[in-house]
Amino acid sequence: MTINQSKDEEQQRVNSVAEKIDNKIKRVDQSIAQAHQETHRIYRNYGENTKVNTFEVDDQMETNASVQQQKQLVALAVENENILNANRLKLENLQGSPYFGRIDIVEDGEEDTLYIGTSTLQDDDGNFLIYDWRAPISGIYYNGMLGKVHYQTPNGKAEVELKKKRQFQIVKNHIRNMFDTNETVGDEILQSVLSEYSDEYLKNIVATIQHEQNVIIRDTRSDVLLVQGVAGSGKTSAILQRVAYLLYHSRSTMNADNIVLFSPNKLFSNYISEVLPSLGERNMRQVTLNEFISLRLTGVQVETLFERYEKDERNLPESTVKMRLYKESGDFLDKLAELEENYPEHILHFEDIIFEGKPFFTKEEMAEIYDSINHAYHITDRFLKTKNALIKRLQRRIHEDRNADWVQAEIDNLSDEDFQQIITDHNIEESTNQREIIAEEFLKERYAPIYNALINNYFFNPYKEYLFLLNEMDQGLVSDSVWQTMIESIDNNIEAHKLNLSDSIAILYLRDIVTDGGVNHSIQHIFIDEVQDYTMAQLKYIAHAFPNAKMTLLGDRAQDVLTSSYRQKDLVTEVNELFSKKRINTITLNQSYRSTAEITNFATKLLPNGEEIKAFSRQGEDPIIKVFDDDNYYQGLKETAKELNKKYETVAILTRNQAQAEQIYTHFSDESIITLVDADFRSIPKGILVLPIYLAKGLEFDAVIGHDISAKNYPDSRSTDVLYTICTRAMHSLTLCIDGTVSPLLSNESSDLISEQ
Ligand SMILES: Nc1ncnc2c1ncn2[C@@H]1O[C@H](COP(=O)(O)OP(=O)(O)OP(=O)(O)O)[C@@H](O)[C@H]1O
Repeated sequence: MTINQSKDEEQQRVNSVAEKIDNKIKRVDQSIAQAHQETHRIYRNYGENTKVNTFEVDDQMETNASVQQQKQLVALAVENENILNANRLKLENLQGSPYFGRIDIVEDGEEDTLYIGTSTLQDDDGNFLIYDWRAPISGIYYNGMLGKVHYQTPNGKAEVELKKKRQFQIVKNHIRNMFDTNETVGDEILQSVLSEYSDEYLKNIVATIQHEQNVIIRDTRSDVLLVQGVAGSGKTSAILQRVAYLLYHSRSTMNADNIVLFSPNKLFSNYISEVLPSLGERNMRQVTLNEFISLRLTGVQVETLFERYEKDERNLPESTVKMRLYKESGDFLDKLAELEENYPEHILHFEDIIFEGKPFFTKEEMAEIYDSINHAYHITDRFLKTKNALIKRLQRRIHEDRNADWVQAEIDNLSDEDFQQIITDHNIEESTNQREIIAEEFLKERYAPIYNALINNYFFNPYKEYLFLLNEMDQGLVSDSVWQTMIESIDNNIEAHKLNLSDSIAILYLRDIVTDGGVNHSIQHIFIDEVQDYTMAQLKYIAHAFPNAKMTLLGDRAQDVLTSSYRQKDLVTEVNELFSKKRINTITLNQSYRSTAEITNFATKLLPNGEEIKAFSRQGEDPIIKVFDDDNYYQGLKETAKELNKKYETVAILTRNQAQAEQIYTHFSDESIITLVDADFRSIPKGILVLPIYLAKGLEFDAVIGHDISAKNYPDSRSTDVLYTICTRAMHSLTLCIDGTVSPLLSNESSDLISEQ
């Protein structure tokens, strides 16, 4: 059969599947409309039922039961609608491009042909028209070469013979490309996908997942999966495909709420938000490191990584570097815990619990209880015993105060309704001491803030405790006076409700180990993108906060924009040391997909070990280095951006820091053609943008202009990571503009690329 004949046949099959999908969508729409009506009807009923007389106790109980029943009905109806909507989304995703792969296999002597797409589709007789890409048998498509291959089934490994592997590119139900291949995914289709222009959102890569990416996506064994991947190697894409894969395989025990992704910034969260829905899945929870810390340390303003980077750019004395490196190590957290245990005589720093303007429990009272508990116990046990003793004292107070005159007077003043409400809320039966029980319940409500303060450990002051331990620490890094100055500066910051990044993690950890808190057992997977921005102390804390979670860490040591000014150790080595007791798997991705070969090759020359990076064979234009003299720099930059914008929808001018971005923006201010992007932006507009590099982390643009890559702005190798990250954000076009003398970092680049303006 010629390839054209088979293309005709394949096209007919696409047409027939497309028709079935359309019909299914119509039917699902009808079911959704019906389900919606049903939910509406139940809601109405629910509203009417809750209006029933609630005054008489008997009626009240009857109403309660009926309300419970109605609530369940509403929940069921809503769930039914959700399932139907999820089904519709899956069908919508298949519409226009129902599948991308086909495998022909022989299993136990029987031939079979399977088509692979983003989700499973069966016809009305239960025959599989499309297999989900995550089904065990679909693994063959991504992994297997023709011949004998294996795949995992619930009963163990199965062997089949793979006779044919075919790839499709189907657009609007029309086969645009079709290839038979022996590779994972042949280059032709990948070429075509990669030559497209950038979009506001990252796309799923399900049709073109590469072999080494597939290993990341399907790894279910490792406790810690560490990926060192060069810029544009598909780390972020692999994370999202992996989330979809894990959700499919643990459907009954895990949902999207059991997964947390630590993302670099808000722009990034929006940028990746379409991938999982396009695979028929809900997005996982997302949080930036700063949000995560701030949620746990309410009431203090924690410095962001970006703020710190901006400060670091100005000055970073050697002693600061030493102290910071120490405080950012995993060992520092261990040291705090060890010190705490080494001082049994020391009394924790407690705080008064203030109620209605007066101390209800004083710190002296707490200290006395704490001190009275056997010093041989662990700090955590002593703390918990103190807490329990305080809760008991509160209960005793409630019991004692119930007959107090002021309580009785308050109860007398309660309206009938409020009185009745207490009875129903607490199911208080009629009896001789009913009034006393009511008084106790009334007091419990009144003293609830005290109880909350106890339960939430607000009576422990981790800030002061931390300062105490720092004072006790035998550090040997810097002189005592420098160390003391550092402690005083933290103290002053705390007074002003501010905290720097390294101290915040230490304080959180200290609070958790003393109070036995801060741990979330329900999270099963943690993903951290741009892990090179994280310190080992932060990773250790995250692992401690989510003890049941497997971790997937993805980063690039060469894109260490935020900490390269002082960090010395290699990311992969550090992470391997930190998690040496866990099952850790380190994977390296060297193939870059984002940029044209010209841009990737240009960027790799900036790095000392750049030769290991492989460019994808997509050809484009050479990068351009434009040198201006001082007088016409901004004019030249402006003209360059405008010119590029005629060809490319997004042109990003990337700077070292916020101040430079603002400066450029001012020079453009006579024309409203440029957007200054800041940390609060949630999406990336089209047109000419200007932003500091740290906000562009993880993102990509059709055309990039690097701002002022001069010897003054990029003087030495400490700026390599920043420049490398800037260059690798470009997909199709890269221009570096220079005000004055060219940076020495560009000395390896060919002089043909440089043009004096
Ligand atoms: N297998 C693939 N098929 C198609 N496109 C791919 C594939 N892998 C990566 N890409 C594309 O390459 C680009 C870079 O991918 P991604 O952002 O996931 O890389 P990254 O490693 O996270 O990059 P960086 O570290 O530089 O931010 C994206 O446009 C992505 O769609």
